[in-house]
Amino acid sequence: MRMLHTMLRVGNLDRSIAFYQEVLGMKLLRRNDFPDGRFTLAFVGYGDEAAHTVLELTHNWDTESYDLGNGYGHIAIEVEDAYAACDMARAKGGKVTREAGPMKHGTTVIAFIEDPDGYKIEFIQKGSR
Ligand SMILES: C[C@@H](O)C(=O)SC[C@H](NC(=O)CC[C@H](N)C(=O)O)C(=O)NCC(=O)O
Ligand code: NI
Repeated sequence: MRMLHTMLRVGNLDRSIAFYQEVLGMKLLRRNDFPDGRFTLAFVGYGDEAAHTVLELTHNWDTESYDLGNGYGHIAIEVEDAYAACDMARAKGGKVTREAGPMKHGTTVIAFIEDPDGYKIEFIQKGSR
């Protein structure tokens, strides 16, 4: 078995695709409309799904926003330098919600940004785990 994707429901698909491409450098791998179900699926990631775990952005055409609740944590992305990654994200219009630095009660160097729907994305500095 292997992990294929994580699905996130998004309120505006073009806004989300632009974020994952422009702020996080992901590629749009495929986009499929399902008119009978009034939803679209867009898969984004850092490489082909045959070898990469990706994100499945789900846009329900009649839903503009979601209550994320208090159970969702984050999706983690490895970066060479968490401090530089925060600067890059900010420069590209991303919202940094936790600046880079060692995690509380630990030593892993992390940072958090939010995507357009408020889903947290964690930067983890390579080699600091
Ligand atoms: C190792 C890295 O992948 C992490 O996600 S650790 C981040 C750390 N997580 C927690 O503290 C989990 C327990 C917490 N009570 C919760 O439910 O979120 C974290 O979020 N640290 C915050 C910080 O600012 O360091
Ligand atoms: Ni984490």
